[in-house]
Amino acid sequence: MSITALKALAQLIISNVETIESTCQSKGTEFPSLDDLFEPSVLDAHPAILGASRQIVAAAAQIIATVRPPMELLSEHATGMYSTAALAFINSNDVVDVIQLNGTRGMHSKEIGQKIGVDGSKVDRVLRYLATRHIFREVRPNVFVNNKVSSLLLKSKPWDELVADPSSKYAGALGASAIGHTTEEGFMGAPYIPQFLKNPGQYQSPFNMSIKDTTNIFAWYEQAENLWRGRRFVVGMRGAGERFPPEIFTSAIDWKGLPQGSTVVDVGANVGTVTLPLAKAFPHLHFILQDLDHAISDAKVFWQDRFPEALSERRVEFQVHDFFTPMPVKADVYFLRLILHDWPQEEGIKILKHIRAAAKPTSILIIFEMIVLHACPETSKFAAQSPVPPAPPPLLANYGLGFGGFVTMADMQMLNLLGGRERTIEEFEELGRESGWKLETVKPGPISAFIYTPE
Ligand SMILES: C[S@@+](CC[C@H](N)C(=O)[O-])C[C@H]1O[C@@H](n2cnc3c(N)ncnc32)[C@H](O)[C@@H]1O
Repeated sequence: MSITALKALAQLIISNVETIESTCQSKGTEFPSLDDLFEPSVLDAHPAILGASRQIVAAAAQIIATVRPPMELLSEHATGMYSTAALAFINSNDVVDVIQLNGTRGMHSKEIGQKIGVDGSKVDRVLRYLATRHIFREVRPNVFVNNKVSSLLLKSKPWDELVADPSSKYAGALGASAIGHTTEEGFMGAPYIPQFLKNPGQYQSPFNMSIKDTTNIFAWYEQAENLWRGRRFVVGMRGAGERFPPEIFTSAIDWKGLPQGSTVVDVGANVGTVTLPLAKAFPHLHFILQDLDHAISDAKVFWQDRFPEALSERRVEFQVHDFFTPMPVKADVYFLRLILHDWPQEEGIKILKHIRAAAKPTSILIIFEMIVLHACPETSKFAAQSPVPPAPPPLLANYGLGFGGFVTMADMQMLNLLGGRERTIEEFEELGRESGWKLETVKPGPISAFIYTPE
């Protein structure tokens, strides 16, 4: 049986590699090599490539789980903190940028150590641990070069991207910011997860337990000594947001059909990565970005940089607004992207109730979030609205690491940082029901659109 399953998994890998090959041929391009630096490619959002990658990742992980000795596999996961610590070390010491000074020649760990003020004989161990897991490449003994994965952490990118804080080394560095946030703030809370699950006490999250303070992480970011972390989060969040194709947002509802001058509120907008493509595509709409103080300051810089006309024509407004207080705008459309996953049920309901209290009978609410799929076949009435096609056997129903990997990882991160959660479609329906909103439509995708009307 296990050989039959292994062969089926190997076959899935081969047939999907062939799909990648034929798609590359039809596009006249090569599939990016693991050995090169990361470059955005036309293939990144290509549906055939995304579908093939999903099956290959799912099948490869399942083969590894089948053939790797179970104790070794368990130990790999049990020592996951070394991956976090290794990434935190190289990211905070700019090791990727240092190695890149020598380009494809690579750099000896002793030289890397000298440049960052760390014993080189320790640096090589960290880099080898990562190179063994395909982050960096060891080209000769103790000599390392960047690859497709490590190069995402380069900070010395041209500063044409938004700069939340031009004096920060994280200013345009989307990957380094997101990974810095996770390997530092995330790493603080993670050890407290078991204790929190058993007995949260006065705390809303494991992160709060780690700082021994009930201030939520967003309010904590507003404190003077943590402001730089908050700004790094803004840059990382933009990176996380920009990986979704803008069509997800521009096709969520019939924006064109909204009357001239309709008001659209981006609740918890951060710098407004979703509003930007909407404002470009639908000049007849008026947009209001709401967030906390530092995010709104960064949003103003972002828009001045990316779309200054929207500011001079007053098509975009900025509002410092706490979404746990009454919504000040009676809008035609409210949307929230990656907001509700931050919060436990009670807080999520509070946010939506404030919006409901301000809404008109004709207002529309759109929630953009990822969907959690069970690792077994779905049984709910929403099973047909899956963001992914049915997984071929013997893959897990949620494609394991090929799809469920990212959502479950994000779910643990939300639990850790804010006591939040990623949700199933049923849970989104329930969230609406408990806050006065009726779920009308779900548009499944890499990030899904849940469309509600007032109940
Ligand atoms: C996960 S980010 C999502 C940002 C944005 N919607 C996006 O998709 O790029 C969460 C956002 O919620 C904002 N936020 C947190 N607490 C808030 C509050 N009480 N009122 C308003 N915004 C808040 C944060 O500043 C942050 O920008």
